[in-house]
Amino acid sequence: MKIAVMGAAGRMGRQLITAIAADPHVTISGATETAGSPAIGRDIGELAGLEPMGIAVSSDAAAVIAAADAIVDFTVPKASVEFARLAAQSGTAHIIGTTGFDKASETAIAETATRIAIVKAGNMSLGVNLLVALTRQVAAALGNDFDIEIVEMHHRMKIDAPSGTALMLGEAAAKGRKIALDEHSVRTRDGHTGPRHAGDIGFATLRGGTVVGDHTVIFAGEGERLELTHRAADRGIFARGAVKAAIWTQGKPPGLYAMSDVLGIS
Ligand SMILES: NC(=O)c1ccc[n+]([C@@H]2O[C@H](COP(=O)([O-])OP(=O)(O)OC[C@H]3O[C@@H](n4cnc5c(N)ncnc54)[C@H](O)[C@@H]3O)[C@@H](O)[C@H]2O)c1
Ligand SMILES: O=C(O)C1=N[C@H](C(=O)O)CCC1
Repeated sequence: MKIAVMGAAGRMGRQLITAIAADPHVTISGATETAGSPAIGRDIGELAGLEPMGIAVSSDAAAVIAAADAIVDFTVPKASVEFARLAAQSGTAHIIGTTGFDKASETAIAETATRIAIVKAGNMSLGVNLLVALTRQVAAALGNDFDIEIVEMHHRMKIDAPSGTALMLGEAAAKGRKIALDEHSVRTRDGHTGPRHAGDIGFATLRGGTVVGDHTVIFAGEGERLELTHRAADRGIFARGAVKAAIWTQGKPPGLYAMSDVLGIS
């Protein structure tokens, strides 16, 4: 299976090159970067700190996508929407790790998934996807007597908040409680806020240093508190998850899939 890497020079792009090179079931067919990037023309192996691979980074996304069976895409929302459009033209599967989409972009991607297989997840690690399932179960079991707060910390370069993972966890908690997250989420608190509203799902965002990704879901009740935590120490977990998702799309009908589908977690 031929996989192309979009955003090859990024923190995740380099990890994706490494993960594909290490997997005997797949090959890299190409890689892209944004026009004007100093990475254009560089060998992708050298870019990822490996031996040269004889493939240069390109700015021609359409050609790279058309030559691949699947693309792995950890870039920015505007680029991911455009890559989905191009992937639908060539029948290429699209693995989207990018986070920070607005509602219009989410809708555009869902529409494109009627034509190709798209796997989209704010976090592609096994551990976080298990945490998502646990969060839904615990939220359902504890009910409204326990207040839910989601705390995340990432490196200083992260550009979106709350993290895609925190939003997945919020959606899971809301699903467990059979409520709509949009109607109960509290993204910021500042000043004289008054007491907490029953049923709120709160988010707290921390940024600093080189933290790869920490997430804790807190269930705070009367006299007791339950905390579920995942800590990522290595971006390789996300990259290997994305490669697994790309392989999984082979033979799958069009649709918008989650990592839980790939991993068989319900
Ligand atoms: N789902 C997951 O498991 C997971 C894990 C880690 C990061 N992420 C997400 O992945 C995204 C990227 O994270 P990062 O830390 O690698 O960021 P980064 O800024 O290091 O990398 C993004 C890369 O995309 C490139 N890019 C932007 N527009 C492009 C275009 N039109 N064509 C080609 N390349 C383009 C940038 O030049 C950059 O090199 C973020 O949204 C992040 O939240 C998701
Ligand atoms: O480094 C990032 O950026 C990460 N983004 C994802 C998110 O928004 O949850 C996953 C963790 C790392």
